[in-house]
Formats: sequence, structure tokens, C-alpha cells
Amino acid sequence: MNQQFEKINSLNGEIFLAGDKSISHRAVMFASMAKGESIIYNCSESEDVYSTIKCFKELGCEFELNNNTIKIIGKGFKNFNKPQNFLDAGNSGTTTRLISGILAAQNFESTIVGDDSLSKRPMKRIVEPLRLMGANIEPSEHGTLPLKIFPSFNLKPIEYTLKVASAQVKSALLLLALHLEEESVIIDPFNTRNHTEKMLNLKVEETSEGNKIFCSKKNYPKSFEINVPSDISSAAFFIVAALITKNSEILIRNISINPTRIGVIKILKEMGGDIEILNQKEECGEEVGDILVKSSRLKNIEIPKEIIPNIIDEIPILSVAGIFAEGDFIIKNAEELRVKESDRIKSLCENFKKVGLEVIENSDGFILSGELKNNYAEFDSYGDHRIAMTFAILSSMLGKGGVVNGFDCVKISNPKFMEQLKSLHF
Ligand SMILES: O=C(O)C1=C[C@@H](OP(=O)(O)O)[C@@H](O)[C@H](O)C1
Ligand SMILES: C=C(OP(=O)(O)O)C(=O)O
Repeated sequence: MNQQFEKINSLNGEIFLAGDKSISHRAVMFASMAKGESIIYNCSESEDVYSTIKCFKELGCEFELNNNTIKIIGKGFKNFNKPQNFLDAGNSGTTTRLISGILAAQNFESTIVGDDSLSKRPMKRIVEPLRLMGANIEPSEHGTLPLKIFPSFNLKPIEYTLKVASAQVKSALLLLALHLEEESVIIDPFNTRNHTEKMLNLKVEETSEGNKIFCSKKNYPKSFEINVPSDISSAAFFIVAALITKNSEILIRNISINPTRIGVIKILKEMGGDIEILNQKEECGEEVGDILVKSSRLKNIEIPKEIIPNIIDEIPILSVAGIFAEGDFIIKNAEELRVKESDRIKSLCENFKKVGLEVIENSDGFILSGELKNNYAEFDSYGDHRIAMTFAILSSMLGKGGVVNGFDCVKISNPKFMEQLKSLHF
């Protein structure tokens, strides 16, 4: 579907977004692993989280969905049903990598498949360390899906330092560690998102090598109720849109402001963004707050290497803030962007060329300079939800608007994006 956007002059009002996708994936997984009934309030409405739900249905868990409230009857320790079909993770890297750690501990064989995009994404990053724990796991000859997982009779704990800045790899290892009596220690030198650790109440020590995370069977989840805070990664599109349009003021309610996720706010504030976090509180172990954003004059800053894992999903929309800011927008040390739902460095560079910007593409990032020369453009989503929403916002800033081809992929993280955007301008 090709979506047309008209110029937006300003954004005003209040929005409430659905639950954070990363937290929702984990809530569905932990509720499915726990024995008995759990309830998730304000669950993400994303297609990705539905992929996780579909996998756990296939493993015998029961789900009752009522708007964004989900009641789950989980199966308990190593009690999943042997799947009768392939487990289809759809477009979701998080589903694939996290569920692999759980499946590696089961007494049955399973196969994970996914769509064309997911089938190209690298899986050796989980296969290699899971094998060090004794997992019997086989990717395709290209190190991708399908991923076949067989029972293993010699699983063992691990002490392992992450090689890739990936919360998905960290979580895959922790989820397998939950099935072992002896403690595993995973060291994360990159400070990647810590939802798995927080939600499972794992012991974490900050050391000079990184965060040392301890995990064993004693941390296996018990049934729970959780109110998922709203998604900061979805909020980022509206935050940037309000900053770069004149006379704008928006309030986004009850957003997750977990420190491992709010790098985007930190950077936008350093760029001169008028952003305030109000009503800060803790809910279900996660920090939440309302985000108030007003139009601002922005200037580009140097984006430090250490913050890249924290802003990895927000770099596409941050780059739109960057082209409306004084100076060049420069991203480095972000090669991970090449292995997301699309090669996000290439998708961004190709689309930015369409508005006449000067674009330098590097292996680990890109540089944007010059002026917006065109007042209308037709962009491509590359089947990637974050690229689609990024160029929806840029289209809305062009004098004559723009088009985003293949826009329906926004449902992967936020199916209500269009109505939320419309509700903020009239
Ligand atoms: O653990 C998670 O929920 C996620 C981790 C990140 O991926 P990586 O672990 O590949 O960096 C992020 O890009 C993804 O959207 C969600
Ligand atoms: C990279 C993303 O998700 P995943 O890795 O779960 O597909 C994302 O949502 O931007």
C-alpha cells in the first residue's frame, strides 16, 4: 500500500500509545513459561508480538485477548507441547532469538521459520554461544533461518562476554540459563536494553568489564500481572515531528523511560530539543513518565559510540531531526543497522538522496549534509516499519508532502501510527 502524506504545519495534543514491544515480547514469553494464569495489561498491538503469541499457542499455551489485555495460561517448567507445525516468527528478530534459548532446553525437536526479511538476518550470533552451553541447534548453511533445535542431554551453564551489542543474544542465553540448576554469568559490556534482567529480577553487578548478570533455574518465572508502559521507540517518531514543526506542543502519556532506552531523548535534548519528562514513577519494576515536547531549534552534536546500542531503533527517526538541525548529521559505529528488518543504512541513504541531500554512506553509518532540495518525494519503506514511519514524518515536512511505498509494514510495531499522527494535527 502506498500512503500519501500532506504537509503538517504543527502538532498539538495528547496521545497514549500501546505497550512497549520489547517488554511485551518478554511478558508473553515469561507468562507462557510460568505455570497458570498471568495477565498483561496494555500489551503491544504489534504484529511482532502477535508472532510471539502464535509461537506459544503452537507450544500449547492458552491466550484470551481483549483489546490490549491478554490473559495467558502458561505451561510451567519444561512442560510445553511438542509443536505440530514450524514455529513462525514472522518478521520478528526478538521472537526468534529469545525463543531459541527456551526451545534449546526442551525435550522435543522444533523448527523456527520467518518471512523473507527475517530469513536473511544473522543467527550465528545466538547459535555459537548457545552451543557453548551444549544446545543442539542448527541454522541453515548461511547461518540463518530455518533454525532447527533438537533436544540436548548435556546442557551446561556458561560464563560468557557478549561479542555483539545485542539484547536479543544476551536474552537468548539468559533464557536457556533459566533451565539449569547451576548459575550462568553473562557479561554485557555494551549496556544493551535490560528488560530481561529486570523482569526476571536477576542479580546484576556493574563491573569494569561490563554488567555481570547471574541467572539460574531459581529465577524461572512464576505467574504475574503486568501493566506494560507505552513504547518509547514508537513515541520517538512523534517527538521528532513535534520538535521540527513550528508552534507544536504534544504530551505522550506513560512512556517507558528505562535508562537503557532513552538515549534518543538524551540526544535530542543535547541537540536543543525542548523535552520534559513529567510524572515520573515506577510501575511493575520499569520507570515511566509523560513526555512533553515543544517546537525547538536543533543543532547537530557528536553522537558517542557508547550510546549507539541504546538508540539503535531510533537512529532512522533521529536522522530526520538531524536534517532539520544546524550542521551535518553524522552516525558512526552503527553497523548493526545493516542487519535489521532492512539494511537500514542503505534504506536511509537511498531515501535521503530523493530529497536532494548530500549523502555519504559508510560501512558503519552515514553523513547527511546540504539542503532539502525537493518539496515532494516518493520514498520506499523497504518493507521495514521504522523506515516507513521515518519517511512518513519526513513526507509530512515537505512543502507538497510525499508518498511512502509499502507503508502497511508499520503494523510490525505500530498499526495505529496513522490515526495517532492524524489526531495530533488538524
Ligand atoms: O531485545 C529486544 O527487545 C530488542 C533488541 C534490539 O535488537 P538487537 O538485540 O539485535 O540489538 C532491538 O533492535 C530490537 O528492536 C528489540
Ligand atoms: C529491530 C527491530 O525488531 P526485531 O529485531 O525484533 O525484528 C525493531 O523493531 O526495530
